[in-house]
Amino acid sequence: MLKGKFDKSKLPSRHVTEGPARAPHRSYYYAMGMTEEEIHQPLVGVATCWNEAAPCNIALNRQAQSVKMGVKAASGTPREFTTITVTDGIAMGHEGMRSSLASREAIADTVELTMRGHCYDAIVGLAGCDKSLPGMMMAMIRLNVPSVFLYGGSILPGRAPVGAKVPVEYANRDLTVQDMFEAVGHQQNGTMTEAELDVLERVACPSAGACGGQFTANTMACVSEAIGLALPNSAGAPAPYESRDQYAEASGAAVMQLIEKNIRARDICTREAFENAARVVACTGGSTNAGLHLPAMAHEAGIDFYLDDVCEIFRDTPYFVDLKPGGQYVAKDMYEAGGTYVVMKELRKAGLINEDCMTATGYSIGEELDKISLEADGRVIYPIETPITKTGGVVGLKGNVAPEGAIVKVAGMEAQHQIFTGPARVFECEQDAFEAVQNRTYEEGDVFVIRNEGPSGGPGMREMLATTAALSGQGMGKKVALITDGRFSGATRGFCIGHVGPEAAHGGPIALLKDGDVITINAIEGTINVDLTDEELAERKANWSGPRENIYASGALWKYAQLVGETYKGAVTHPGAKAERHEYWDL
Ligand SMILES: CC(C)(O)[C@@H](O)C(=O)O
Ligand SMILES: [Mg+2]
Repeated sequence: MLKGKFDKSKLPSRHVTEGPARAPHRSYYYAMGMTEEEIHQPLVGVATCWNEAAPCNIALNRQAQSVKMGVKAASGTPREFTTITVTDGIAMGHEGMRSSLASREAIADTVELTMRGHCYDAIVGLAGCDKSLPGMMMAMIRLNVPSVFLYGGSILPGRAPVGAKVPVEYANRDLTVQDMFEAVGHQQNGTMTEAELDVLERVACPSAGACGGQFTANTMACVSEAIGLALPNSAGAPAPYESRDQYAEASGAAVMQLIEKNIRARDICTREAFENAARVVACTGGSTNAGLHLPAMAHEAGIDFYLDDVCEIFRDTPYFVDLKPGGQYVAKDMYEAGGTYVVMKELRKAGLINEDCMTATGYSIGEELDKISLEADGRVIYPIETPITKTGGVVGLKGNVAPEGAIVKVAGMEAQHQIFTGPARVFECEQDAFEAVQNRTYEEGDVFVIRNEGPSGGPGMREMLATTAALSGQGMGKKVALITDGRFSGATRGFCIGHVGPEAAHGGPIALLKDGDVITINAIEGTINVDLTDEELAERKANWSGPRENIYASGALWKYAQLVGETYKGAVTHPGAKAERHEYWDL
């Protein structure tokens, strides 16, 4: 039955809308007010992470309505659905954070199951927070259907009221949630009163949208454009801007074109596209979490693109976009300076972009870049010939502490602060470290070692902004170093090394460290070593008492701990799985 311009006999939704045996299925669609024409058009899942958990997600529902208009105008039938989120800003600093990375998998899985269960032909996915962006993109790549991603937009920057009593470094400048986490450190060491904290907490986050610096959500939003799943410039406008709705409508129209041309997520997300994405992370001083999310997304496409591969790209990418936390500006400034495509234009000048990669517009990255007339403004986006530093804002490390690798953000750090030697101060979990920070029971020069926080051993690989920001707020960001098998927020600054692998729960060397061991981290050379011989480490391993027992004896986090794979491969919950190319489409 061919009604309209799309041949349903070739689309997955034929299983739910065509032929006499599907009369019961159609009766459900009529129950929801759909017309005969709508039932026989392609069915497009419009997936959002809308909820009231956080400002990140609150504007997604509005934008989804515009996506639906775009789909309808192009002879498609949108079907909206939602999935969960866990918002790090609220999960931070307590047990709740263990649910964060696991939520990425839940988002990918629930979107996959909804799409499969109802045989939707294509997807437009909207997300606005750290894990929901990669989770949504993972589902698109896993299903390999025509897919368009749309970021929900960044939050607007906050500002202390004129004349309000706040510490001078908090007055007359843009504020983000990073400032609130660091304010906690100020309050702990007496450089901020509780009354000042109260003034700031009411103004730091003034609108809907995801955290405002080049933190994890904005980093992954840049990735969505650089990898080609999002329309050019669609990530830039802040969440409250109504101009976002035009991009939403265009995203709806674009997915219909992708159906027509049979362009699917894995035609876009090739190895070369992942390389483009990693370049953008490095040159913007993006979140270290990209070192997890890019391998996890690549895994969905059956591409081995591990932490090492990401770090290899970081190594020869100049850092030239001045964004917080390493630099000065917020996502709104980046948008006003032209956004991700202007950044990629600079990268192209140095031959650092794979131009042939396909995008959700149906045109290649190179063709899309040709349409961009704006040049680097020299303020937020520097010309690539005169970068802030010659190598990436994020670097990989390896050594006898981290044979499987580790990652650190060095954006904004002077070279002399990128080499650190000091005695280990070992903590068995993040809370213990936070307490030491709160009570100032640590010494300048210490190397904090926070272990048992890996994906499996945590479980959940907690992000540790509460601890790292408190250190920065105490003015100790450059005076101590911190290493962990857990991870960091995109807003973390200071010499903080995460993703140390193998994790303690798998018997990695981090499990064997003792107070006083001398650790040297050299981010210029990319090394992280403890002053112990192979024999000494082997002896400690032989006497090791084994992994700490999972504190969750049942439920989602127990299940997660059983399934999750290595950090350097993206900490996915189906580590050995093979990505079959046409599985969903051809069933
Ligand atoms: C709360 C933050 C700043 O959003 C953090 O979760 C991040 O990773 O960027
Ligand atoms: Mg985060």
